[in-house]
Amino acid sequence: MILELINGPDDIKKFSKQELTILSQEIRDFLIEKISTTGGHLASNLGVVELTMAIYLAFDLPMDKIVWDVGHQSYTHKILSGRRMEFDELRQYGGMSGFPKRKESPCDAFDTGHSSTSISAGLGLAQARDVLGEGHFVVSVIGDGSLTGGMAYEALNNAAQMKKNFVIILNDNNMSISENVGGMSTYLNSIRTGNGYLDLKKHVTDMLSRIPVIGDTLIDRISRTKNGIKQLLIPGMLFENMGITYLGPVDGHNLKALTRALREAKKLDHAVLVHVITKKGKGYAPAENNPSKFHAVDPFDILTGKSKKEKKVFSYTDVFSKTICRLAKEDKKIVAVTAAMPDGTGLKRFSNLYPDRFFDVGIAEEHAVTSAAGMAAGGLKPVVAVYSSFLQRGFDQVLHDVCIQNLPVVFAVDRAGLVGSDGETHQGIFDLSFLSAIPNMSIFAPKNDWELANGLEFAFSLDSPIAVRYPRGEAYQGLEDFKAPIEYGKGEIIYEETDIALLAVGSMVSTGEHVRQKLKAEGWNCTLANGRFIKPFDKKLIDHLAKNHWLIVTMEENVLQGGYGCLINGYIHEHYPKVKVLNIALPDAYVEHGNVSLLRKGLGIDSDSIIWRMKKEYLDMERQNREWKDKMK
Ligand SMILES: Cc1ncc(C[n+]2csc(CCOP(=O)(O)OP(=O)(O)O)c2C)c(N)n1
Ligand SMILES: CC(=O)[C@@H](O)[C@H](O)COP(=O)(O)O
Ligand SMILES: [Mg+2]
Repeated sequence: MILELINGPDDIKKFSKQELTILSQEIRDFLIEKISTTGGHLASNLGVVELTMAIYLAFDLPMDKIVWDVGHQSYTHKILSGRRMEFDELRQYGGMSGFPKRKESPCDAFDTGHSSTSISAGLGLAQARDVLGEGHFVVSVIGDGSLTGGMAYEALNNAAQMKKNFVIILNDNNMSISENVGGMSTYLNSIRTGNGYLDLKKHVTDMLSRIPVIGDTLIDRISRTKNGIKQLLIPGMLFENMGITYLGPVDGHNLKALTRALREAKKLDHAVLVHVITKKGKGYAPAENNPSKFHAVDPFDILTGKSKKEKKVFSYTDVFSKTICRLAKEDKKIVAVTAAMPDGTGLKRFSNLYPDRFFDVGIAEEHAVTSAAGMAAGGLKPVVAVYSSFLQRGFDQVLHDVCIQNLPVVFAVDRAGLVGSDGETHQGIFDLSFLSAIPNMSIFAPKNDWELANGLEFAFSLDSPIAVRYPRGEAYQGLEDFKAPIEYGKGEIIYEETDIALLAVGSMVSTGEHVRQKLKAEGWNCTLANGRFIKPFDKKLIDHLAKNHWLIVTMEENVLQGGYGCLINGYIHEHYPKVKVLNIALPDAYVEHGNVSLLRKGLGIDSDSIIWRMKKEYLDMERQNREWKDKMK
């Protein structure tokens, strides 16, 4: 097998044309086999096999720097740089990441995960090279979906000023996770199909022919120049007019054409964009036929393409999806906004039912938030459905455009908490902190499916901004008998005892219930309270807990800094200095990829770790009491 001879970045350069063709097939077979077992991002990776091989043939890694936008398509790059043997542990706890990581390999020039950063990062690497007087090449590889993100345009605008070589590869597969959207996508499509050129050519010819006397002469003269009217209307004119040389479109599955185009690109002394046309899912029929489904997959059966997951769970996303459609049926002012995630956020159903009230803005979270603010100012009731980690992009827009004006925008913050195998870049563990810092913002976290549906209904009745945050995966259906009506800023007591109070929000209420049950079996009696609102938190509830318990255990799936525990600490320390508080939250650190249960254990927020920490707190308290009594003797 040729693949087995690849142990480092230069190895691919040894092979003949025929061997390289065999290698591309071996890589595809390898990817399908491995991802069918571990899960991961399949379709995008199958699409860039030849492109990645061409990059390795045309450039010298790790000296030359390649930046992969999002990084979900970097698996062939991982194979060619010598990480083939690590694919059995792909995206697993302690195993290889699904994204480029500088700490993983010198061939990973820049860490990615969120979209549309590659041109900025690549430009920065090229500028560092030039200031330091180095001579290597820098290449940014960006997809057509990622080219809908605002950062990419800021970077292109800046790249146009480059006085040295900087290569941008546009990997255009005419897809984001779902169908790509917007004007740039239409423009690329016109280049891909050639229609834009033909239409424009006809348009210009018609226009010139209407100029009296000299019109026909002009057409004749231009037609006799080397490329005729094409010279005026080359594909990629938009980039050319900005000052970025456009090469392409190139067939992204033709290794020879790709390598030639990249070698041409290296010769230029400024920024150059190589437009490569690929097929998402290439070489595996189920993925070619349904690239959205095979964008990110759980383990699957190779023959049928069917998921091996035993049963499809009813997720919080499903609850959101159904509830928002029900609410929108009753209230015609409800509109929904997504930044390129109609499937992931569950808004697909809404888009089918209410296409005129649905807005997919591309991978543009900042714009999603501000356009929703505009809609709210215009009298609508927008919901922005967004993953927690991607909302980080829209922080200033939430603050500056929504909250200062106190506009009624509902943020449906999905994937809040640990998400698992995507790792550091995707964990939704900061939203409580960054949202709670913003005046006028309210934050609600449901304990179960019922509370999410009712919390959303409540959110639309509020005339100010509110975030409803819920985790990835299965919706908790326990504690279903506890349905205290949702009131603004009010929590609920689920079980009332004395001594110790477990005060949890969101996903941690179910963990709190496990802790309570386990400790009850050991003879401890704990109160279990559901905070519901992180902001404003329920002061009366905290007063009640503080007056009746010696220990309050706050529980959240968010970093401690600025989160729920921090807010409660401030209040208790000020008003009840003798009451102890134990904060169960995530540390001031990034959390790597892995199975969520393993991560929870490792981070000390699973029920056993919490019990251990509570017992330690109890022993400390007893020791302090003993020491105090001894002193008083
Ligand atoms: C800021 C941000 N928002 C959303 C996403 C989710 N996301 C990951 S890949 C992707 C589509 C990217 O499309 P494209 O760049 O064309 O790559 P392709 O998947 O087609 O290979 C999206 C929306 C993200 N990673 N980052
Ligand atoms: C690369 C990326 O950002 C998305 O593909 C993400 O991995 C999807 O995550 P979910 O599987 O949680 O929808
Ligand atoms: Mg794409």
